[in-house]
Amino acid sequence: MFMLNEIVEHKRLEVEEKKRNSPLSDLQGKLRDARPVRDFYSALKAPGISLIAEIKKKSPSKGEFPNRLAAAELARLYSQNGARAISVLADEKYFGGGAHVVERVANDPSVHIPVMYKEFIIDPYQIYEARSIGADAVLLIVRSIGDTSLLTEMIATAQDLGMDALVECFTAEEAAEAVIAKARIIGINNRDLQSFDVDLRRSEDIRSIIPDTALTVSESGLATAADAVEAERRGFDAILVGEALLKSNDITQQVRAFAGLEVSQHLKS
Ligand SMILES: O=C(O)c1ccccc1NCC(=O)[C@H](O)[C@H](O)COP(=O)(O)O
Repeated sequence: MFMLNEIVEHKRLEVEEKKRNSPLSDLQGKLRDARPVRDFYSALKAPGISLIAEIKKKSPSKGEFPNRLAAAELARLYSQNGARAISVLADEKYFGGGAHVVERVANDPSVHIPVMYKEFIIDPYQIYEARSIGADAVLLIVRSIGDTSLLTEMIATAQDLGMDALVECFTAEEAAEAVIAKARIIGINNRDLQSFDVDLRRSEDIRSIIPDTALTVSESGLATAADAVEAERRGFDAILVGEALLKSNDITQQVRAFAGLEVSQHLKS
């Protein structure tokens, strides 16, 4: 998990600087004016597999993505073609995103689906930032947080602010921790963050230990609409897809396919 450790170390410095420039009380003051929360949990719970479509410029495993659309344009396209939620990278250094990108997407009048603040959250401060800029959900990575009571506190903080938390794990132990922390939405990352290898089977095994009371999300490395159909067959409620959309020559068509709007009959049988 070398890459994750590096990102988290960098994030600690960034958060300290943000707190110096904009103290928590400033963010709390902005909460009143934030746009009302859209219901992320209900969006994922709707019948059929729910697509969370991701916006990022680059990633450590794949480098720069070829897409030339601005984030808000991409978000509108996702929103209008069957995605049920949008994940926007808030991290700038490793993913080319930013809080201002999340803010732009979350407040775009043509985006009608929930927006997740996708960040390496290590401090409740970041959850306040997410809500103050209009996000509807946050990502909490069990391994980055590294402590069950802090994870429990962060899930509660998100809920107190009206948001949902997608709690991400890599192993069965982390999934068990997410359950103990009362996560309502649990994501399993298919990508090994050391080797960057993707194994969709591994997440299926981990999913089987998560009680049905939580929604489950298959994250990373889904390459085709057939992978979405397979995830649904394996009992996942949602999928999180970035690269396969962002590198497509026809993003509209690709979003519709992952959202199950264009899947040919033979994939479903
Ligand atoms: O994707 C990476 O290279 C990566 C490296 C280090 C930490 C996290 C990383 N990815 C975060 C993600 O969860 C993915 O952006 C997301 O699941 C979408 O994956 P994909 O469809 O493969 O773009």
